[in-house]
Amino acid sequence: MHPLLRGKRMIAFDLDGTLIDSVPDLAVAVGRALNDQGLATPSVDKVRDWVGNGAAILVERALTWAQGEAPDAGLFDRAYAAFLDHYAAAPNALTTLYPGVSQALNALSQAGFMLVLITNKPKRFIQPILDHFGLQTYFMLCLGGDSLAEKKPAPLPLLHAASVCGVVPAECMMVGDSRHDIAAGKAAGFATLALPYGYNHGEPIANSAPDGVVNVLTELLTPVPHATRALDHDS
Ligand SMILES: O=C(O)COP(=O)(O)O
Ligand SMILES: [Mg+2]
Repeated sequence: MHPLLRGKRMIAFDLDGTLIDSVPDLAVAVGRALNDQGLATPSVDKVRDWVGNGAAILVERALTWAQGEAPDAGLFDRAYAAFLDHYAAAPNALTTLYPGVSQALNALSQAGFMLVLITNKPKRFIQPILDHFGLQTYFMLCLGGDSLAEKKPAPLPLLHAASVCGVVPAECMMVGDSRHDIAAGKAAGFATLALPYGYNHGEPIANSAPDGVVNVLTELLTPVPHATRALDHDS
């Protein structure tokens, strides 16, 4: 196992940009929501840089880009409702799992770690996506951006998950792709592990100084060298 997992009992995973590459579907839903209001379609690259603070902020950023100024409350409400409808209609059409995700979740849960999911995405989307990819069974608890009074970068969802799992922060690790995951992890007293392939507003995740970085989640499962395994079997 990765050295950061020593002494850990609970691992909290971010969803978008960490387990799933969801931006293609998010971009379609944002584009349709803006088109419904007579506004232009943003590129997938723009949408990628707007993801991270939940769906409402994503829609607000998109409207601000399309109009050159912040939206009024009426426009925001219409576009946000449209976004939720469009995304709910097709949350998995273009979304893919990142390499190594199923293998890592399976091995970590087999190894006895308690796994939880903490996303800023609205909670109504979590189950359809996890079900689609066959990941639902791995998580003891799933929290969305609207599950509690505060979302990442606030530590509240992480501390709530630790309390539900009956562990202290020193026994927990937060795994994510964005500065909000790393900030929430540090504020909660969790170890922090970053993936560099996700969505971080166009910035390198190293700027957030996580405790570790891995390129794929299977790097969490450092294999036991053959020689040691043979010795273990002999003893
Ligand atoms: O919905 C978002 O903005 C990001 O979601 P995440 O917390 O799973 O990365
Ligand atoms: Mg993320």
